[in-house]
Amino acid sequence: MSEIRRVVNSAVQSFVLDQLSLLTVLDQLSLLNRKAKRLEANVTRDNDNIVLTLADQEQVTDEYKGIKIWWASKLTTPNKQSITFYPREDEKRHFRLTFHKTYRDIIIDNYLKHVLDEGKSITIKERQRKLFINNKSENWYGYRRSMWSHVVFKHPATFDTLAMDPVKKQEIIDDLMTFSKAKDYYAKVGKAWKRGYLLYGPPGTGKSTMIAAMANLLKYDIYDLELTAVKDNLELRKLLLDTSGKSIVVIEDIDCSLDLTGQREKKKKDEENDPIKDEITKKMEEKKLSEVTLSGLLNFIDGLWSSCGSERIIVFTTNYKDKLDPALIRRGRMDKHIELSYCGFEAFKAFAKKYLNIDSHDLFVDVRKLLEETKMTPADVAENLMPKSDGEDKESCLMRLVKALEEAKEEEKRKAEEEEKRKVEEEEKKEKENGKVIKEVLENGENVVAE
Ligand SMILES: Nc1ncnc2c1ncn2[C@@H]1O[C@H](COP(=O)(O)OP(=O)(O)OP(=O)(O)O)[C@@H](O)[C@H]1O
Repeated sequence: MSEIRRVVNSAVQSFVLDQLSLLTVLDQLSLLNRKAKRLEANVTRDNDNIVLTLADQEQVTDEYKGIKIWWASKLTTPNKQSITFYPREDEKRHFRLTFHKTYRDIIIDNYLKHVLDEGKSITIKERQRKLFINNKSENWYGYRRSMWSHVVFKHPATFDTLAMDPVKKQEIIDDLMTFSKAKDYYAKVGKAWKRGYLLYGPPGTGKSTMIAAMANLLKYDIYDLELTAVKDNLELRKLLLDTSGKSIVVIEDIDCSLDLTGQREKKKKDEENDPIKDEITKKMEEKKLSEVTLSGLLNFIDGLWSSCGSERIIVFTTNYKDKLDPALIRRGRMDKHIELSYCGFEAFKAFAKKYLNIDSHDLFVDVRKLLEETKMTPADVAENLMPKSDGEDKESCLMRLVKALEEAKEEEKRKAEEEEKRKVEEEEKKEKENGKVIKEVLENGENVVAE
């Protein structure tokens, strides 16, 4: 018996790995093996995630490319009987990995890397994601500066729930997925691993919803940057340096956040000429204005420090793309421009499926025609389509939408007529004024001749 044990012992190679890295390895491995009944581990709950742990002396078997590997956990407690003046050493935990010695190279070169990589991706998938916002807080010296604070990010929006043209949607998903896997590619071409998205369109067309869907798809954190709360370019740079990788930095309504179109200068000049505003009020208002400039923002996007930390997405949203400085949104800064517009028939069908669980209905024909004739945001379509009580049937939801679309069409028609009338009146007024001027000139001319 002892001979057999000796033979077996010599045939296997054991490795006691560094405690810290192995703790991670094992935590991750235990997650990987959550389906494995043989783990016989203690099961606890951390929020929505199941966490499996390995007790002392417990063993877990893993298989990699047909190779069997045994993991064992061992707890070493310090000898409590000895008397010492020095602080006692804490308990030490280590893990023993056992496998056949022929596989030593594969295990060390490939298997451990595989476990760590898998573990990392599980950790990212399972971790609680955060929504950061910047607000002004006072430090010890009473100096107010913008700092990040966060809440847990739990938004239900996904690309599945986002109603839009499926082809366009798939294109965006592919773009995001390609980006998230392109670490080596970006390194090869010598570019910082970041990508800019400009989402533009009228209010209520799903820009914020898309950002949440992006974060949920990639499992990234969100940094919602309020530019008006940032004192100057220096503070902006500091905030950026405080963000982590695997994140989306969002500046919503970029056209309203800052005067980036040269309007600020004009505003200041107007105020300077205002005699009523006294000097103190002006100074106080000036202090409140953020001094972040267009060049500061451009540097924020693609300056040298923007590459500190990688795998970052920057998203700007705006209702008015044309208002933005072209330098801000040129490709390379905002690599992909995505228009979110009024609800089309494809987006409506997605809502109908989601809210009413139907793919077709007689009223779809009416809805399609009305959507082509009038503009309604996805937010309004969703609101009209959503059942208002438990028992409300699909038909009455669709009827409500049809009615709302008809009303919107009428309203648009009325507004167009009013606009037309206003233009005609303006033309008439101009013509009248021109006629008056001509008459006056003619009369004056006659007078001159008479003199
Ligand atoms: N394409 C869409 N798919 C699903 N829901 C949508 C869509 N567009 C809008 N909604 C719904 O409408 C509401 C408003 O959408 P959201 O805030 O994303 O619009 P927005 O374009 O960001 O508006 P704003 O420009 O005013 O910030 C949300 O509750 C969202 O659920």
